[in-house]
Formats: sequence, C-alpha cells, structure tokens
Amino acid sequence: ADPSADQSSRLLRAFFAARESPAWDVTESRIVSDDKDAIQAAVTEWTAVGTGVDLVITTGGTGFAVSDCTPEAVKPLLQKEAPGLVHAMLAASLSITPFAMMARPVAGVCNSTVVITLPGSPKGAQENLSALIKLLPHACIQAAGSTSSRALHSGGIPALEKQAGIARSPEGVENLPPSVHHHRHGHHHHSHPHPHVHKPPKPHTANTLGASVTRRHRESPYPMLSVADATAIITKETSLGAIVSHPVSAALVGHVLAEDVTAAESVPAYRASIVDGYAVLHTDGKGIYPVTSISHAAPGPTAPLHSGQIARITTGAPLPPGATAVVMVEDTLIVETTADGTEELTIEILASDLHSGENVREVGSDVTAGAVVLRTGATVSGVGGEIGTLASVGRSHVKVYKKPTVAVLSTGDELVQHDNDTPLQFGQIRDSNRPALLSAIAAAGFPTLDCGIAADRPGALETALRGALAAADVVVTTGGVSMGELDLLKPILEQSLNGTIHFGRVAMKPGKPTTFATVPLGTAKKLIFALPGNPASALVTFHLFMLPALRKMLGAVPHELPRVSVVVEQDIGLDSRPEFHRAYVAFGPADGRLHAWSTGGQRSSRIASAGGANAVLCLPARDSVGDKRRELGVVPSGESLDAILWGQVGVWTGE
Ligand SMILES: Nc1nc2c(c(=O)[nH]1)N[C@H]1C(S)=C(S)[C@@H](COP(=O)(O)OP(=O)(O)OC[C@H]3O[C@@H](n4cnc5c(N)ncnc54)[C@H](O)[C@@H]3O)O[C@H]1N2
Ligand code: MOO
Ligand SMILES: [Mg+2]
Repeated sequence: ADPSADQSSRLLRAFFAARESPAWDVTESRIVSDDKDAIQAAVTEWTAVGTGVDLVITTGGTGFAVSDCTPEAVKPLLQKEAPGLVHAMLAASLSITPFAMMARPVAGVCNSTVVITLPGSPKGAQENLSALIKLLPHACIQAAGSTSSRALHSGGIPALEKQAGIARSPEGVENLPPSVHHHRHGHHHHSHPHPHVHKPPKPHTANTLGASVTRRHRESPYPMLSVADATAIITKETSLGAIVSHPVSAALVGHVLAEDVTAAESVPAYRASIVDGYAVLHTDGKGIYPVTSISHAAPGPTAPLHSGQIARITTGAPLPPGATAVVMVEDTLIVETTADGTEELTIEILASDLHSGENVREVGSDVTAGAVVLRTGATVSGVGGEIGTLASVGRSHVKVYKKPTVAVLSTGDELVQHDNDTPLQFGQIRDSNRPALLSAIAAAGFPTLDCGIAADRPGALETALRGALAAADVVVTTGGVSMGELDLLKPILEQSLNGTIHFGRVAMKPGKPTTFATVPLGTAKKLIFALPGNPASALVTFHLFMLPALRKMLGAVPHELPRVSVVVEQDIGLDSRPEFHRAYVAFGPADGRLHAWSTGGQRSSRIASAGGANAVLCLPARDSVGDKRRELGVVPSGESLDAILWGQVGVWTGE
C-alpha cells in the first residue's frame, strides 16, 4: 500500500550491498500484491531462460494469514525443490523464536535461478538469509550450470566456488534478446529505483580478453586472503625439485643433499703422526737413540722401526711399522750430527711416561669407512664444511634436489631498459623490478632467466609467458595484476594458458594484488608469481611469498625466512592493512638485542624504501592491536615487533 514502508526490501538490499568477495549485484526489486498470479508473473519473468539472474528472493506472504500465498505461488514454479535450504532457514529461526514454527518457506531452482521465499518481517527475512548466505554462491553456480573457476573470466561466475557468487549466470546479459535486455535494465518499479542507477551496469566479466573497458570489474572478484592463508596455499602447491647428481664443486653451494653420504674410505687411511718429532716404541722410554729412518707426509713405503731406534717424522706422515708413539721435537735434544753438520745421527728423548698411541691418529679415527658423514636435508653452505667433508671422503658427485630455474618478466608499455641512455620520453619509466629481482634471486642461489619486458597487449604477454614457462620452473612477472584495463595478467593466465589462479588478492601493504597461479605444462606444473608492478610491492612479495617457495623446492628446512623479535628505535606508524615495513636491523652489543630503524617513506612506488633494508617489520593492522597502539596509531619507539630477515643483520656501532 505504501512502498516507503517497505523495510524488508531496503534491509535485504543493504545486506547484499555490504557483502564483498563475492559481491552481489541487486539488479531489480519490485512490490506485488498478495496475489498468486502477480507473484508468479514476477518470479517467472526473472527466472526465464537467458535472463542471467542467479537468485530471486521474495519476502512476505509465508505465514498463516488468509492472504499469505507466496509458497503456493512459488512452489509450482520450482523444477527442483531444496528442502535443505528450507530446513536451514527454519532451524536458524527456531533458535531465535518459536513463532518460526508457523513459517512455511519454500526454496529451489527454477531454470538456472535459485528462488527462496523469506518471511515478511525485516528481522526474520535477514535472519533467514544470513543462515544461507555462505552457501548461496555455490548454490547459484551449481544452478547456473557452471562449476569451473574458468567461468570467472569467461562469463561472470566468480572463481573459487566456496567463496563465489556474483548474481549473474554464464549466459550474461550480453546474450539476451533485445526486449529482455531492455527490460532488465530499463524497467524498474517506480518506487524502487535501480540500485545502480547512478553507475553504469556492472560488468559480467573480469577483464575478459578482448572486451571493452566498460565491462571490467569495478570490484575485484578475487577474495582477499590473509598472508597466512596465501602462504599456506603456496606451500601446498610447491613440491621438492627432482633429485639430480651434482659434482662436488663450488657450484654445489646452496644445494640441499638428497642422500645420506657415507664414507667409502677411512680418514686417515693409515696411522699418521699428529706432530712433528720422532716416531718411537713407547716402551723404550727416555734415552739417546739413533735416527734410523725418515718419514715425510708423502706417499711411499716406510721402513719398519725396531726397539732402540727412532724415526724422524712430520705431521700427517705415516708411522713406520712397529712404531707405537711420536715424541714432539720440543721434547728432544740433538746429541750428534754427521761430520758436515747437515744430518741428525743421535737424539735424546726427554719425554717420559709415553703411552701407546700417543700423538698418533689411528686409521679411521676421524671418519670410519661406512659411517654417515652428512645426512639428507643438509644444506651445502658457503662456509665450506660440507664441501670439505664430501671431498675428504672422496665424493666426486652427490645427489641433491635440483634448484628451480626462475624466469623474470617485466610487463608494461611504460617501461624502458634501465641502462638505456636515451632520455626518457614523457610517460616512460625505467624498469627497476627486473634487475632487482634477477639480483635477489641470483643472490639467493637460484639460476635465473631474463625474459625482458612484455608490452601490455594480450598477444605479446601470452607469447612472453609461454616462452618463460617453457624455459623455467618458476616464472615471476611484475605489473598488470590490479584493476586497470591493461592489467591483463590474470585473464591471460586463466583464459590463454589454462592456468589456475590460487589467489589474486592478499590483505597486506604493500602487495595487495599479489597473484599466484599454477600452469600445467606437459607432466610438469609450473608456478607463476604475478607480483604487483609497484617496485617496493614486488620486492616485498618476492621475499615474503616467492623466496620461501623456491627454498622449499630446493629442499631447505625450514624454507621460511627467519623471523626475529626487534626493538624499534623510532615510532612506527600503523596502517589499516597488515604492513611489511622495510627496515634495517642490527645487533646491539650493549643489550644483546636486535634493534630496527625504518628506511623512510614506505609508499609502494618508492623502491628506495628497500635500499639499505635487511628486514621487514611485521606491523599488525591498526584495528587489530591493543588500545594504546591503536589510539596512537603507532608502535612507539622502544617497543618490540617481529621482523622477517632478508639479509645478514648488522652490528649497532652506536651511530
Ligand atoms: N583501482 C585500484 N587501483 C589499484 C589498486 C586497487 O586495489 N584498485 N591496487 C593498487 C596497488 S596496492 C598496487 S600494488 C598496484 C599494482 O599494480 P599492477 O600490478 O597492476 O601494476 P601496473 O599497473 O602495471 O603498475 C603499477 C605501478 O608500478 C610501476 N611499474 C610496473 N612495472 C615496473 C617495473 N618493472 N619497474 C618499475 N616500476 C614498474 C608502473 O609504472 C606503475 O606505476 O595497483 C594499484 N592500483
Ligand atoms: O599493495 Mo600496493 O603494493 O600497496 O602498493
Ligand atoms: Mg595496474
């Protein structure tokens, strides 16, 4: 009777408008009288084949009053009834009020559209809808006949079934006959203006390749993941590299062993002297003895030693057979030389209480043949200990996990090679991401492949990506993953490369549009990190997401970068997103703690914020912290924060 009194419709529209990821688009609402034919006419129109409406909800007319006839009107239109939805609504309402016993909702599918009858009371309607809302995206996708994440870019049903749910079917409005199309966007109940009357119609495709800019998404269809969830997905999708045989050489450094290494031979392989001095029979004791032979650390036979004789010997040289101990030269005196004074003839042994084996390295006393000297999972460090151990037991090759080769591709028409010496044209910038990432990846020990710059055109991007995928195990791109009409990475990954986008947005600063995908290629599954174009965002997300994944492929345990507690030496401002604030971390000898300083302006375009940084401070979102920090909007100087280390910590010299 009075449309302005329609509370339920307003509340339900607000309910849908408040939901993001997935977003719902309420395209039309209408008031009809409690008349079975009028109700059926409206529902039939909206659920007709080809309209693309995913969901029709009614509110009102579900009770016991004489005029209540909504269930009677809707039920015969349903080709499939959904008693489960009805059950969920009733259960939710019954937990709130016993009057729910008198509700008579129906729910089901008509053509490709889900239809639900809600009660008329604003509160009841919202309670019932809340009970179903999590499941509705999935229900709509099923009803629309699409189950694949690929529909995201091909027709408007969002990815990730469990989270999805834009109120559209794959047919999309563009396929409608003109009359219906006109109706969908032209006909509105007079007192219920179209909710998007001030905006162009919502697009039904996310940067569909070849579609015009007017059809791009105005809200990202990708759910916003937490950093932890995004990390977990990457870890799950990342597998150990293949096991390969690698020469024991400097190039082995940084690899992780894929076998237990046993010693094929004993070290030492002969009884060797630990000191420079004289080999003796320990039972002979103090006294003057003739030097009857000489043993140097060199291959070759050594004459046997008998009681009453001694042999001059150097460190590491083989003991003459029969010798049982070695006396250091410092514990002897020279008694007699040859006439020309160049050779020793007799020596006085001053040491007493010699025991058998004194100053002797027995066979296998450093390493016994057959013993394990290095275990699977050991990292061959640059310290040299592992290479030295492998060399000492005679290994020429060892099994390791293959290091992934990483291809680096920059995208963007504005980019020029950094060392191009012609002056920049208006609108050009130098490509800083590629040299920065190539260096960071190489410094972390991974082989790299420079794939240059790809233009912001689907064909060029696809060709560049295919080349990178064919040549490398992991591909990293920068740019083209946000909301611009030339942000083409996501649609190309899905539509052209048959890839799966595992996530396309992360709740973090910088790095919000960080995208992670896998692409099947033959029997292999290649990883693609499509990082944001902003230079600081690219470096932060590389260290946070990609470097740990590369380390996992390598076999490193743990594969995460070290996380430590630091004392901040300045107030550090908090953002509404969890932030990774570039910082310099140094050890303070005075208090034995790690201290941190900001690298200055943190805007994601400012690559200098990563200059001098050896860590990022892990700042919680402002709203998530305790009262004091929230009020101040800062973590005050002197307080502690977690930091993720990117490089070696410095030492605080007090300056
Ligand atoms: N409407 C919205 N706009 C933007 C959003 C958003 O959520 N809604 N997110 C912003 C955030 S956050 C970031 S980060 C960027 C990400 O942008 P893209 O990944 O799409 O990258 P581009 O648009 O291609 O470039 C962004 C920026 O970075 C510069 N760039 C790109 N490549 C390089 C390179 N190799 N070396 C140096 N600089 C590079 C480029 O010129 C742009 O200035 O989107 C925001 N927008
Ligand atoms: O996430 Mo963006 O990386 O803030 O600039
Ligand atoms: Mg962009």
